[in-house]
Amino acid sequence: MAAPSGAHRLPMEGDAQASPASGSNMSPGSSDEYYSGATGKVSLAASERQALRERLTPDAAGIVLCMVGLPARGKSFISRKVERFLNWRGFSTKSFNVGMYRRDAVDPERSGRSDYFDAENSTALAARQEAAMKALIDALVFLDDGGKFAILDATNSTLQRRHMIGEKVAAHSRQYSLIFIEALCDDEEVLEANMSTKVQFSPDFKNMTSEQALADLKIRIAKYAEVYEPVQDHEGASIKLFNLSSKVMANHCYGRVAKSILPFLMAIHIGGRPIWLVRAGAGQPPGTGQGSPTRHDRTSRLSEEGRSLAIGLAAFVRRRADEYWRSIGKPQEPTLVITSTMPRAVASVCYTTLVHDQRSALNPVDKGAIGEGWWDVECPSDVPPWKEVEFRHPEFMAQWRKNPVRCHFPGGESYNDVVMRLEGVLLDVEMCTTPVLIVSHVTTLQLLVAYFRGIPLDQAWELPVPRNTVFEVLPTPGGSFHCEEHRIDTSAFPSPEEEGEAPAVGCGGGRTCSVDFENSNPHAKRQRVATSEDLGAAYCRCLPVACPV
Ligand SMILES: Nc1ncnc2c1ncn2[C@@H]1O[C@H](COP(=O)(O)OP(=O)(O)O)[C@@H](O)[C@H]1O
Ligand SMILES: O=P(O)(O)OC[C@H]1O[C@@](CO)(OP(=O)(O)O)[C@@H](O)[C@@H]1O
Repeated sequence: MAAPSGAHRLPMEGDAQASPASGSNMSPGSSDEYYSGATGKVSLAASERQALRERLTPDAAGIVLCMVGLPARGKSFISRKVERFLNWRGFSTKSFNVGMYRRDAVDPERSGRSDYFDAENSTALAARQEAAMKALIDALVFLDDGGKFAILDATNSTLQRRHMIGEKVAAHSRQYSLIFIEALCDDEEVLEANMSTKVQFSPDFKNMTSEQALADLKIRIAKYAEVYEPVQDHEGASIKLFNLSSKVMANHCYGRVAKSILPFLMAIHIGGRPIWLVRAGAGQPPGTGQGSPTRHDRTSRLSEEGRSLAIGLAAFVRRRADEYWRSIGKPQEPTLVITSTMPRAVASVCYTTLVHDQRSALNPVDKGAIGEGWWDVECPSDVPPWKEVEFRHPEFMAQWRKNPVRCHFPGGESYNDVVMRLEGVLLDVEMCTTPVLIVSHVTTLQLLVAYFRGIPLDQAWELPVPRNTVFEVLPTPGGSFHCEEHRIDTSAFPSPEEEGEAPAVGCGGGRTCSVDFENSNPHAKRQRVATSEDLGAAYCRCLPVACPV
């Protein structure tokens, strides 16, 4: 039998010792024997095996991620999340939902009923097969046009269907790989919740009562279950997710897939905790002796306005976190707070929390020679002063406009560099099951906002990130995000003079900081948090805070 051309035909386990002899004349049963889905066993030379591996490395021209799983296992949810994440990472990715193709071809009033999913219903089976093929062809055309990942979102529940997909991908291009992502779930509670989400949102159940819809979906699932064949190792590269990623198995995953998709799949969950993104409070204006006159952004302490933001932010986070935990009926757990390492960012959370994480990954983009001496000091607007950059460095701006994602500030970073350092933070945010607060700066927040709003990366540099505004992100059941902006009224908090408090000593964040040492840590000071009525009695407490400067 001829050696397979599709990357979906990958070595079986235990073949690492295979001899380098040419596979084409190896006898069946030798150590260099491979299995190709439904076609049976074939032989493969070591060089061909290596070539298969190379197709799954970052140089692979295109990868089809083929979802597998019974209905209501989270396939579309996972597809949407992976699509958003990979696009944000700079890999052009598109999801193709076969259900949509089916509904386009045959009205959901007919094609959405359980009898349409009966394996014995040959007309429906042929129509469903056709819908799957159309989606696959569009997926391949997308890769031909320069896409890196195409996600085929369907049940793909039989070996025969998956084999057909493999054949088609291989025949189309030897440069394309196929990876199965299978979602398995036998947790009854999760399944019940998933099914009620499905009947609520799927157009298939539009004109039915929820009882009718649920009953019909259960019959549909049972019909799929009758013919369902889980992905086997010999089918090629695959990732299996069991019960909301409580167990993840990876088979022949290399390169990009191993580096980015796998950790992402392990991080995502279905929790609905809020995520808050906020720009660090305003710093002292240049020339006030607070911080370096040339690297204002990096060294300055909070101004009065910035301090008010810090107080208002504490009140906002407290209120919204209370509301969240109450809404899900669970006891409060601490909010995860992550800031950049800039003093202003650190100081912005000192009324909010005792414990937080500082990450240099959240520091502003390194503007290299372009930023030196003026941008950090003079940037008064809510977005980087691109007009001024254009005026001072027209040649640079011309390059920038051509590729605002990969163009580097001379001697500094590109937005893509920032995405790469933000990836770890984003995974932590996705992974976290409690509310999250991130305090950072314009460029990093532009990129994070682009992720949550699903905005293409090349538009991120122009996104406004206003001061004193919390960008609130709420995950939706479908795997997307609902985003809202909340303005913090920084005029609502009295100045230290009005409150008769001593000004802050050595702490960029607190005007009510006293200099008593909390303990042997010279940076831990005892701070009384604002007593303003806006904050309520809950905030009138003594908190030890890590002094940011
Ligand atoms: N890995 C997973 N296992 C089980 N359920 C999941 C998983 N990921 C997401 N879900 C949940 O499944 C629900 C239904 O998901 P959906 O993507 O419509 O299912 P499918 O496409 O498999 O029919 C989602 O609202 C989500 O809460
Ligand atoms: O062609 P198969 O593999 O059955 O999968 C596509 C089918 O997936 C289904 C299975 O219920 O779910 P969905 O629309 O949620 O993505 C059907 O809509 C769709 O026709």
